[in-house]
Amino acid sequence: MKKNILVIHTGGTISMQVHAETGGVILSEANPLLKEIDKIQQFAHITEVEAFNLPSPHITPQKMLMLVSTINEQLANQQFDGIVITHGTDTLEETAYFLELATNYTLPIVLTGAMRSSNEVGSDGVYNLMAAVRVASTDEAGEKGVLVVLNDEIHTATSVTKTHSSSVSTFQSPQYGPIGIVTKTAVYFHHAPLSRTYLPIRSIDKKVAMFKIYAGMEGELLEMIPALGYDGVVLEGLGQGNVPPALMTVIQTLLDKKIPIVLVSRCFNGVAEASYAYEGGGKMLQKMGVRFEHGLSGQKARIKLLLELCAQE
Ligand SMILES: NC(=O)C[C@H](N)C(=O)O
Repeated sequence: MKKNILVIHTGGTISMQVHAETGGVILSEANPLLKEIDKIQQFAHITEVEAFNLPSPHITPQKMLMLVSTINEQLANQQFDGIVITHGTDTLEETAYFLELATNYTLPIVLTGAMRSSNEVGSDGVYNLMAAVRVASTDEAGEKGVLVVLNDEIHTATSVTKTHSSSVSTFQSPQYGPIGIVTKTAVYFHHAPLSRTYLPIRSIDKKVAMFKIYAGMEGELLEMIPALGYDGVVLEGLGQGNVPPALMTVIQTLLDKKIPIVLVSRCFNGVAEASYAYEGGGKMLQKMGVRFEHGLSGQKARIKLLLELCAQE
């Protein structure tokens, strides 16, 4: 039996086209994806909603919270078996992880996008939408948290990241790999996430900054944090979670001011942990009160700290 799937559009390349004269990729008022839905109807009964039509660099945490409201309103009015959200790929992982934390539905919620716009040769939009609808239509996709489906792979919102600026195989889960695949005839899951965090929020009224740590970094930028009104900081530390010694004084000052500092590794793989005991090493940072966030990228750790701070209100 066909499932009832809600498709929420938010914009991105999947809803864009190449302008005939300029060659630039643009959003048009009439989302070209809306015309393509007939090709997907064979897999599920589709209800479409256009939440917004934005390039994903224009998506903010406020917009992500609006998306949560859209989902809540739709589910309050009608029974759906799964939800698919189309989104630009640049910040897709942040919206996916925001939804992972801010919702706790057991029905499948699947994000998808495209690397090639609707009128480009080899456009991957309709195909990815179809694959996402097929995944959202399976019972197995429920209770696995928010999922991301592109290029025939199923990833969790927690581990997926955009790894290539233009390749259609850009979405990868460096640490753990995909949790399933989509083939021509079926959807297969290989494993499932172990746990899920729920951080319900009503508004976004906190600010969290993020810095990639680099060799020779000085403390001046971090010193600006309290004056600029930031409520928390995420540091993408070196290696296993270390920083240059020049940052230690300002880190202590921020912690004394009760501004939480979360540390992740700037490495593509592995986790930040308190290993090194030299000046600026992870052991010293942990002793000072810096929090280590295991297995999250900087951008995901930033979303999590933001929601934690907003949830405390
Ligand atoms: N492939 C894409 O969707 C990239 C686009 N710049 C966006 O994120 O909106």
